[in-house]
Amino acid sequence: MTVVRCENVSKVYGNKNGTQALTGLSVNIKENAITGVIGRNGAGKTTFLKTVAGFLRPTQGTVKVFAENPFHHIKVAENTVFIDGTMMFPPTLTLKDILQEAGRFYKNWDVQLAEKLFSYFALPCDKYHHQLSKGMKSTFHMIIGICARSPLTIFDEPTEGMDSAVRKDFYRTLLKDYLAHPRTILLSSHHLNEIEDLLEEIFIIHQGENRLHLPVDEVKNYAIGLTGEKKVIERICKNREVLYKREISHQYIYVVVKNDLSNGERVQVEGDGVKISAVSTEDVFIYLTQQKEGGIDDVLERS
Ligand SMILES: Nc1ncnc2c1ncn2[C@@H]1O[C@H](COP(=O)(O)OP(=O)(O)OP(=O)(O)O)[C@@H](O)[C@H]1O
Repeated sequence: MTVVRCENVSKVYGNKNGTQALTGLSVNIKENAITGVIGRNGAGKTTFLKTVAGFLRPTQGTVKVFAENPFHHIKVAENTVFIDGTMMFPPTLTLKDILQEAGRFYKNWDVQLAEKLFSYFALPCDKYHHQLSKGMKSTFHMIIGICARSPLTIFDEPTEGMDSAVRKDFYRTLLKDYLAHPRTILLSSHHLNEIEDLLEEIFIIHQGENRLHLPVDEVKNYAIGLTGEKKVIERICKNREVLYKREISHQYIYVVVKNDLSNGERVQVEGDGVKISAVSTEDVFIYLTQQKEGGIDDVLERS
């Protein structure tokens, strides 16, 4: 089943000459799966997630969450938790009070798990939210996001400021709790290699558009690297989309192309002395979202 449906969604901040954050974006998000929402800085991830959560109204297009228009919709709000670095809490409540009170907002709230995690991460019970460091705030928000067990759980860059040990613990906790209590999770991050093992689907947003949305296994096989003599590689690439190109020497070149070679073509290519190599999901993401074919190397070589 599909929990989130976006059709041709655009979002412009301000008046019609304002910033276009989403441009005709269409995507369907599967129920009970963890989807990574990946994109460069300013790609539109937060705008997309806030639109899905019902905090922002799209300028154009249709958004349906649990089959409803999510903008300020009570059913969507009741079934969604949105975690990001800007969360605010009543200033008179201590952290412990907030954990106790959270059950009033989240119908599946697991207070025991919240207390266990709170103690494991050594958060100070009697402190107030505004007294926490950046990493501690993120850890506290993460506990809320997990223990709320909302049918739609949205984490927008949840690990800001967390050290690497806490990040690992967070991913492990999220995965274990998700396996015990499946729900639809959207997780945006700049660290694709770190969260890849957690994800079932990868949704890449680039310049406000859906650049790629596939199961992780398909992204792992999305592209291949070819290293060989320029003339041979140029022939192979003739009618192919080249995602990345780097000269190795005067004679040799490395390119990344979509992995659509038939078995016969692979044998032929290898027979021509070309080395075929795998391309990581992180690199697929970088190549699909870079402005220049050769990346930073191109810029440095020209300077
Ligand atoms: N409140 C706002 N008013 C005007 N423009 C905005 C606003 N929020 C975001 N934008 C613009 O919309 C575009 C998309 O921003 P968004 O925050 O959705 O991207 P992002 O992918 O989450 O970025 P990052 O990874 O850097 O957090 C950017 O050009 C940004 O400058």
